[in-house]
Amino acid sequence: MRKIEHLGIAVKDLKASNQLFKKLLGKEHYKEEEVGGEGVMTSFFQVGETKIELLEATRPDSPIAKYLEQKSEGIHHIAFDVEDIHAEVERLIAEGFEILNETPKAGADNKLVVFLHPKSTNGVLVELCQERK
Ligand SMILES: CC[C@H](C(=O)O)C(=O)SCCNC(=O)CCNC(=O)[C@H](O)C(C)(C)COP(=O)(O)OP(=O)(O)OC[C@H]1O[C@@H](n2cnc3c(N)ncnc32)[C@H](O)[C@@H]1OP(=O)(O)O
Ligand SMILES: [Co+2]
Repeated sequence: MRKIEHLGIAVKDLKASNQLFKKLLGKEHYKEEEVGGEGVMTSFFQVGETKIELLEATRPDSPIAKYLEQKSEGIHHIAFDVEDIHAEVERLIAEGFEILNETPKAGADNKLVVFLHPKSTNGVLVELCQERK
């Protein structure tokens, strides 16, 4: 794990949350990007070497929609930047972590991503991100 790539925050209204985080961080988001496979619209703010990723559900069956049915808005996941996502998956499986998708899938911001089940990580949803070459 090289650094925290982003903190994912589940929000109900991306437009309103973009304005809120613009006030909080004193800067605009640098992009919005839909990830169809996850049923989310994302918005990214750069904060030093890490990012804030705001996530709004675009479909009722989105993980974000389900999360917001059960919990209030807030930190949804922590993402780590990794050099070699396949090697990290192998390492973490050997360490006994439950990987939700062993085959990396397309993420936002030009990443390949994998998720670990929160029950393996003290209740924190963890995402691994590798820059797509
Ligand atoms: C990839 C695009 C973008 C990017 O960065 O590029 C994203 O980050 S997209 C983010 C949205 N996508 C995902 O979250 C994919 C991975 N998530 C999942 O597969 C599910 O959400 C899962 C498995 C974490 C939970 O699924 P589900 O809610 O259907 O399962 P349960 O209801 O059985 O919950 C099991 C257990 O997990 C707890 N839970 C659920 N969500 C979270 C969370 N975000 N953080 C921590 N814990 C979570 C839930 O409360 C249950 O706990 P329990 O004690 O058993 O009640
Ligand atoms: Co994410």
